[in-house]
Amino acid sequence: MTIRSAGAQFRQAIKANQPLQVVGTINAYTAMMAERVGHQALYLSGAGVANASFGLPDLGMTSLNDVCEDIRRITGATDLPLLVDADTGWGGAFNIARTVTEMTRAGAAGFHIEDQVAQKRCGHRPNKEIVSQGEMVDRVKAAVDARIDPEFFIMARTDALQQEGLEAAIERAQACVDAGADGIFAEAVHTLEQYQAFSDALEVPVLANITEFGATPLFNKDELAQVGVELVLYPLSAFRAMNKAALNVYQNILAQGDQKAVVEQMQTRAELYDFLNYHAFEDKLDQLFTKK
Ligand SMILES: C[C@](O)(C(=O)O)[C@H](CC(=O)O)C(=O)O
Ligand SMILES: [Mg+2]
Repeated sequence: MTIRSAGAQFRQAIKANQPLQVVGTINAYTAMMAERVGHQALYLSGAGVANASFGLPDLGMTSLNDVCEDIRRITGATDLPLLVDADTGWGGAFNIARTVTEMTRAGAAGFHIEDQVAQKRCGHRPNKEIVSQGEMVDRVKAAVDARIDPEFFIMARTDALQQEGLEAAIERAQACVDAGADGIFAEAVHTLEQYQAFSDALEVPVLANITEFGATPLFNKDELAQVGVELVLYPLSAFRAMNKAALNVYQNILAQGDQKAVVEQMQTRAELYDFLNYHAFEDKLDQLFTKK
């Protein structure tokens, strides 16, 4: 059996699925569930790492090592390719190079690096600031140059639409492709026509970030496919649902003195064990060790 690199697997998944849905999994267990139900690609959100792993807002406060720890946990638990949010790459050319090599070693299939200033914000918030096109192109060049797996997928994200408009954002995206980017993450797009303009202008796959409560309507994957989008991202959908469910449980336990009213909403022990392959582990124990 040939072991294919995570990057190669991700490229294959893009070719095989039109468009490829990429679902956010903020930890190893949710990644296992996404894999089991049939997803083909996973995503580790920068906001997810900040919010879920550290209780911090998505304002560029987490480090490369913080993200790599979560990458290792997820890639250790599933066989699916993982696309990772590298924010602004954590510094200059050599920092970006380390981001590529460390994420590859941690098992990531690819990353996206964006053109916001280091003091970044969520892409769907007002008042974002971006670096010059030249500086963004340098970020992409540094990433491309640092690849240790030739198939590691380097996606350039542009946040330019908000400040500079469609034409400038597309021009920037094109410059990133010329510098070697394998795909373009068009951030905070408002309409299908805008996606069409990106995909018409670019030879590489375009990603649509369908994050809830943001600037982009919740377009269906078929609508997006029709305008040439090849990847559809759901970065925090499961996380948001999990949060609401957890909050409800905590409030109920406090208010009722027990959890009876919310047990219905819980995944059962049997279901949990099934996803974890728990019984196979127990059988292994029985095989390996004699019963006392
Ligand atoms: C995709 C994103 O970069 C993320 O970190 O998941 C966020 C998602 C969000 O805040 O909804 C972004 O779009 O900036
Ligand atoms: Mg992010």
